[in-house]
Amino acid sequence: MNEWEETLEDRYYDWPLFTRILRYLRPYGKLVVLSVFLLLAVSLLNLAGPYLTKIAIDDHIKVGDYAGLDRIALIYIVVLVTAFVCQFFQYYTIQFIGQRVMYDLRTQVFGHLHKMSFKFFDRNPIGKMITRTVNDIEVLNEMLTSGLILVFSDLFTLVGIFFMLAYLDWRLMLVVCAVFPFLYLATNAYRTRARDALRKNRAHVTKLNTLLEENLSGMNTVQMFNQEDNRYREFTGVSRSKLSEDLRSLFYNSVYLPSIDVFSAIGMGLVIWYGGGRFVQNEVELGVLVAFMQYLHKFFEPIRDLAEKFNIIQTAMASSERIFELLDTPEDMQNPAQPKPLPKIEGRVEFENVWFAYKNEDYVLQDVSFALEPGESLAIVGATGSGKTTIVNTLYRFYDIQKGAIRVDGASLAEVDKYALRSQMALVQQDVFLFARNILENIRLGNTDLGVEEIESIAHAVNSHHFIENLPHKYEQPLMEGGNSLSLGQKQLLSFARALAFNPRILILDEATSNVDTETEKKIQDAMQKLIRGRTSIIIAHRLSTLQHVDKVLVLRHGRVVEFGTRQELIKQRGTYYNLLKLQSDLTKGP
Ligand SMILES: Nc1ncnc2c1ncn2[C@@H]1O[C@H](COP(=O)(O)OP(=O)(O)OP(=O)(O)O)[C@@H](O)[C@H]1O
Repeated sequence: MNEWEETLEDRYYDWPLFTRILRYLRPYGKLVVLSVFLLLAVSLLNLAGPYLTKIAIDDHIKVGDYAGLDRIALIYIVVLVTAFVCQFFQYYTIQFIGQRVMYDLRTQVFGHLHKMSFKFFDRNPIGKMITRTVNDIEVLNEMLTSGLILVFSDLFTLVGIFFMLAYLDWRLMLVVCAVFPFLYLATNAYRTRARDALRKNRAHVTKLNTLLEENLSGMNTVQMFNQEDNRYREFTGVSRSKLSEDLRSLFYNSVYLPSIDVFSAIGMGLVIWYGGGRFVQNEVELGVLVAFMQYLHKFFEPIRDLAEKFNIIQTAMASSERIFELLDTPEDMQNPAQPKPLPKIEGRVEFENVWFAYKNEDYVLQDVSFALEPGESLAIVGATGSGKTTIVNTLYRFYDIQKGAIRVDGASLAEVDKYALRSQMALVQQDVFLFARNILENIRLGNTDLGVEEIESIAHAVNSHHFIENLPHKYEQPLMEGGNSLSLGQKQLLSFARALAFNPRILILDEATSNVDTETEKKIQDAMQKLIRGRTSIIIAHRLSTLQHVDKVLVLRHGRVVEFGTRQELIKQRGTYYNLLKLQSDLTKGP
């Protein structure tokens, strides 16, 4: 099995899984009972038709009793209308229940995903999560609405017909039974093959979603490196495999479904041959023969559906297993049971002998210690991969550290409410994520306490107002997902406004000034000065010229602190920071 394939074992008998699915029906218990009741009523009413035909022929037509025939016709119409009404309500209630359960599950999965840590998302591709939240839940719905309950009604109908056949003429029934072994073999062969095709189909859907998500979010890179053809080939490869599996399923359906008609015809033939002979010998009534044939016809309808429905159930069991697996993945970065409240913090930050690894013992931060007083600003300097962003990730508690302690205002991060902590921090990254809403909502991020005027003055403070005013719809300007309609510098300024709107006590700027033109950089620099004033700030930047106003500098090498102090102190030391500074100023001077 490759990484995309999903298991689809025989799971009809996985009772715990089954009861767990049924638990989602509990809030709609009364409706479920009503639906089952209506379904049984429809099955019973459907059984009445052929029997009424028998009475009409044998008791009324044969003896010329027209008044009796009218009565039977009337009963027949009443039965039909009642069956129609019952069927309507049954269909509506079961679909209603299915939609509600899907809604409940979708929101539960979505909510759960938001509790997952970065570690979880490092391991699970987004396309897979989309498949869980959308496709798998859809499959489960199919099982609830058209699989599970209808299987019971089909089985009920089959048993009912069987009894009616035996009641009408047991000898005739035994003759018809001759086709059953062949029917069983055909159904079984179809079911196992169709199940295999379904399993592959599910794996392909997951892979297609993952590829699609990857390509759409990485479209820039794809086009930049002329990867369109490669990616197209990869996508069409999977798509073709899915097509061939779908065609295989189609082939099985095309063989199986008409084969049921053949068995039905053979059964009918046997009835005409054997029953007709007995009718000629006056051993059986004509009405019985006609009713028998009608029942037999009805008998093959549920059989045709049953194999398909069993597969639906099986796929849904596998889907639900995956959904529950996701829901059961514990929140690995849980808040402590009794988190220390974190009222308005002053902003003291302390790292004490911090050790951290993303994986196993592969330590990215090694014995990192430093402290910042409230309102102080710190620049973290170091080569690519030295662990600068990792310091931010651990301070935000996106990941838990393995050894040491990180404290904010003296409280260890492991003890405080992480939501309260994050609500007093703001992070501005180089890659700014903007939601598909308008500018105003992207700055305010749901904080409705902030009025439009306040947002405008915040934008003013961080030099964003000017460009927003120049947009066609100003603050109402809708942004595409990812904010692609804005330039990099504009996005950066907007994210400054967002950070200021948050009014954080601790502010982190991660490479916030790279990749913009000199004029925008000046604006960003100016905004940055305003933003960090009075707040504890951590700034990560490769260009040291942008860090002239910071109080302290920390130099990292391979995850270890090699220098920490004020700029002047580090310059005096003539160590790494001094050399970097010299190197960069030589570079800017040019040859
Ligand atoms: N999610 C992750 N899972 C595993 N390893 C990671 C993860 N993120 C970063 N790393 C590794 O941790 C190390 C430090 O990464 P980090 O992003 O902190 O470096 P950085 O100093 O910020 O680099 P840059 O200046 O390039 O942004 C790198 O070796 C990187 O490969």
